[in-house]
Amino acid sequence: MSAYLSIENVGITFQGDKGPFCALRDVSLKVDKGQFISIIGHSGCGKSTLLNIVAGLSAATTGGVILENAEVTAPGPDRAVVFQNHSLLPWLSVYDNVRLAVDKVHKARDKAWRHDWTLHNLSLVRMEEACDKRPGEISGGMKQRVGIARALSMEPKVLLLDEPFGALDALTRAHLQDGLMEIHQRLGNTVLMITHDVDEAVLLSDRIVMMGNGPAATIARILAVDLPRPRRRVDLACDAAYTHHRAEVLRFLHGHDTARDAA
Ligand SMILES: Nc1ncnc2c1ncn2[C@@H]1O[C@H](COP(=O)(O)OP(=O)(O)OP(=O)(O)O)[C@@H](O)[C@H]1O
Repeated sequence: MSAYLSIENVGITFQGDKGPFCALRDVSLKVDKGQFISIIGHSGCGKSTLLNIVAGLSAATTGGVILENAEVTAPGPDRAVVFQNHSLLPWLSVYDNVRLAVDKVHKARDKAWRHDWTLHNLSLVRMEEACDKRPGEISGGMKQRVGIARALSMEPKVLLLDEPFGALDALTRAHLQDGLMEIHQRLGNTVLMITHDVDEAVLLSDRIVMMGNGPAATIARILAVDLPRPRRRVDLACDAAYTHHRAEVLRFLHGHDTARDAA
């Protein structure tokens, strides 16, 4: 059976001022429906480039991406992206920022349905109370929540998150991670998330994809995180399996990858 999302031998070479630069080479990954995948690796290794290729924002030079048996050739509502810095329209209210996406993607539905759906998605991220506020009147964490509501409202096949909580303080970040885990548990979304945060990766993911350094970066190792769900950060803090997974990722990032060293 073919995978829900399949990244197949993806490579990309940029044409720069100093000549061609191969950022990624032979990146292959198969993702099942409903899986939560984190991508971790040093700065500049090509994580965003890979996510952009899956989003259809950049074209691979070699290989390609197949989503539910169809090749990705352009951006589309079946792959919603949430970036580190919110991309809300500042002149629209919280409600209208989500409604805009709902109107675009769910054209065939009547107005009452689109209104209810907008509110439903805002309530998933607990932002229904702030419907009338503009982005300039809410906090960074709230803006990210609206961005997530907007992405979810499109009912994408894959949710692509590029360091969605990277610009937030630790406490807000923890709240949003818990919220995302709850949503994932409820809706069963297929998620690809870039993060630099080892705890975030272990807490949220089914698998952690660790990328080696560029140029010509590729996947160095994939760690399966088989911790039972639902997961609670407080319970996991002293959990032996959690600590083990965390140590594996830290070792990889800091150059002492036992699996790689043994190979
Ligand atoms: N449009 C482009 N033209 C030329 N080089 C590019 C382009 N986009 C990315 N690169 C290069 O490709 C490499 C990978 O960049 P990318 O932004 O994907 O890394 P990253 O792992 O997401 O980094 P970070 O963790 O710092 O966000 C870098 O060396 C970058 O300079």
